Amino acid sequence: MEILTVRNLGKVYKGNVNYEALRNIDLTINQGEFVGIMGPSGSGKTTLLNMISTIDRPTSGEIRIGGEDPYRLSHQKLAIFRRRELGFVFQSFNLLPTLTVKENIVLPLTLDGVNIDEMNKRVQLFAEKLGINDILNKRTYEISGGQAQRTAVARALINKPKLVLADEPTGNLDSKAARDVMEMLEKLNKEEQATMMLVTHDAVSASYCQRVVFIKDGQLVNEIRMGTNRSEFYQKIIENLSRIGGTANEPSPIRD
Ligand SMILES: Nc1ncnc2c1ncn2[C@@H]1O[C@H](COP(=O)(O)OP(=O)(O)OP(=O)(O)O)[C@@H](O)[C@H]1O
Repeated sequence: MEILTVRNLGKVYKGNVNYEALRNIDLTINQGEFVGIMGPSGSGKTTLLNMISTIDRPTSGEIRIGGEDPYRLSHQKLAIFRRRELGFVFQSFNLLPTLTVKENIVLPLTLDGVNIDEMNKRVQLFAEKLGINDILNKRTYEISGGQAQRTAVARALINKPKLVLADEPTGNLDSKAARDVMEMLEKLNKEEQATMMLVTHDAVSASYCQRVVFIKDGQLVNEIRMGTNRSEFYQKIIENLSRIGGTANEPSPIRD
């Protein structure tokens, strides 16, 4: 089943000089897929993510999420759609510092009026899966970056959104914490059949995806799929990036 359908999408930033940031983008993400988007700086990754996350409007083309065109919804319905159908994980975690870890995680459920027993059940489930049981009552300034990102992942997934959108989720983490977070996302993708789209510069993070789509100068240029092993996939990602000017070749940090 298609969860995300992007057809002939275009974005022109208007200004003194108009800038065409995206052109003829076609992209489909099926239920349960984990897809990475990679490309050089300025290639249009954030623009694409902003269109899909309904933060910014496309100039042309169409986006459907779970069959719904979010841009046809009223302001109020769009806010509810975003909260229920989309989960967000950002580089900067975006947690509320005055709340505890648990309060941050349940925030989307609180806003939707889910009852306390159900809330506690879901927090337990995700806290266990993400290994953050022991920090649920801490404030967010008392936890590490890796723990903060795992908290953000729990918050993004707690209401079982149709699509989870992650923007450089490992950008602020050291390599060990980054690997942990990617392993968690991979696990949640498998166990919860969560559909995920990840924008990243980092080939190691992208190697946890099942499919990586490459963007250059506002157009999708290629896509590759994970085969049998992750270090081979990592090498293919690096090769593709080098070809489109994303990054230089480098030895694999992955040990299978
Ligand atoms: N609000 C804006 N107004 C005008 N041009 C913009 C705007 N936002 C982005 N752009 C331009 O659109 C292009 C794509 O930008 P975008 O941020 O999507 O790239 P990116 O691939 O996410 O880059 P990075 O990896 O550096 O974050 C860039 O050339 C950028 O300068």
